[in-house]
Amino acid sequence: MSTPDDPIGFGESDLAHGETLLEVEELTKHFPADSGLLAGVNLEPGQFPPVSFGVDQVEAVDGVSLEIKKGETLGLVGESGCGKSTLGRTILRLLDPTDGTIRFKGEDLAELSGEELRRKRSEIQMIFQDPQSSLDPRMKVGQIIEEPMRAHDMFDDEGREARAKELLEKVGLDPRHYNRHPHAFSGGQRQRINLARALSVDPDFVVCDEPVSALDVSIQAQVMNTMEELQAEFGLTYLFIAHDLSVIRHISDRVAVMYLGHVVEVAEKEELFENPQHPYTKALLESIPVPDPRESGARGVLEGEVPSPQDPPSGCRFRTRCPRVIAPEEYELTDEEWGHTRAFMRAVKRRTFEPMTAADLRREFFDGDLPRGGAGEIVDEAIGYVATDRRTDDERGGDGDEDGVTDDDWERATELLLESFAERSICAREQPAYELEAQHGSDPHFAACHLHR
Ligand SMILES: Nc1ncnc2c1ncn2[C@@H]1O[C@H](COP(=O)(O)OP(=O)(O)OP(=O)(O)O)[C@@H](O)[C@H]1O
Repeated sequence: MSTPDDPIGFGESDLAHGETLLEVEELTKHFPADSGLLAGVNLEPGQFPPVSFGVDQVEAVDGVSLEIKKGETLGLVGESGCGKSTLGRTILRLLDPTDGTIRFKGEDLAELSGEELRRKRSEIQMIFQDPQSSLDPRMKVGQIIEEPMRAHDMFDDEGREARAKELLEKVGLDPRHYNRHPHAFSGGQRQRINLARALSVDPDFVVCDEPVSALDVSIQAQVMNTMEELQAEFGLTYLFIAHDLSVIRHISDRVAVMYLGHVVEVAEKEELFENPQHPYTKALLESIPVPDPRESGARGVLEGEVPSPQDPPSGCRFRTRCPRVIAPEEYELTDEEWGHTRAFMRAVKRRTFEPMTAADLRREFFDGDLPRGGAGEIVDEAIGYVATDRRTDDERGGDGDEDGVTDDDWERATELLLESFAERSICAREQPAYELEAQHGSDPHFAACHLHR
């Protein structure tokens, strides 16, 4: 730890660059789905008593394993709500993990509490997205930066002031602004104050949660450049959370991609951007807006809604939106047959077509030929539900609209197809985890996708 005579300290750390600083294994954080008065009470009218107790869980982070090396920046990317912040906060023990280990310099943070945990907190810091709300407007910049040092009993008043001023300079601000209030600064400058504050206790590891997302693009690059300079100077390690791939590309050494509480791909940056191996990562990369708006069509490859983290899909969580779901083996479908069946299943599930005759459906979705064998029989049965000419109104229960196809019919067809095909795919039955050889760089490439089985 640094002394007042050496106010900044050059992070004389016990670990060499590139050694494992943090290792997270099977880390899980579930939240109770509802914290209201009746949380956990389920109404079950068919039973006596008609209530049961049991709390639905939001599986925000589920079985995540990651390694972060001393001196590197691991970028963590994924759509909003996929669990990035929850993972960052659980690693810092701002949230208690539901399960798993968080090994920091060999010590399991998940096991620490009280004073031991408080002391560790000086080694791990966090900066947040919104510099406006994370800086107390009543405090002066100097006090803001000194607060963590005071909390950890570091230095005397003079030492803290000297260190705060030096840090102001290090983050690209004028030390003479020590007595100003945060409102006098721009968004980018406020994020620099936050950085100085986080670095004041000489941490080894900083979790940066969307630190530049609220800033203009030109300011983003400047703040990231400063963060990189500070990283090199102090031997810092960053977990850098962002939803914006261009930010991730700027700052990361390695990248982890998250989807619905799972890490689905991890690779060195160049490998991830040039040789992505998970269909979700590919879809994310393809949906980066193209600079020329006339070149449309490069967007929007991710279809469907993200499922609820309260009831996530079995196996691969991305399978319900995945364009590459694997055919169930039992039917021995050709690629073409599976392609047709999947397209039909998806169209029925989303009700994207007007009901038509069975022959028209066969032509429209199967080029006239249903798959051979058992798969064909199932498809034919499903067609029976949504075709206009296969069942009488009485058979349907008589509440169909003009074309005779009822909501129940759509649901039966959907259920039959999903149960017979989607749920029998390896993608639904087993959680994928594969280590691949990388084409770029020397690190292994992790991809949670059964296409690599
Ligand atoms: N305290 C909480 N109680 C219940 N559910 C929560 C809580 N915090 C987060 N969640 C849920 O956990 C899931 C993951 O949220 P999280 O904020 O970690 O995602 P994120 O990827 O960081 O998204 P964003 O970028 O929008 O912040 C979401 O479904 C969210 O609604």
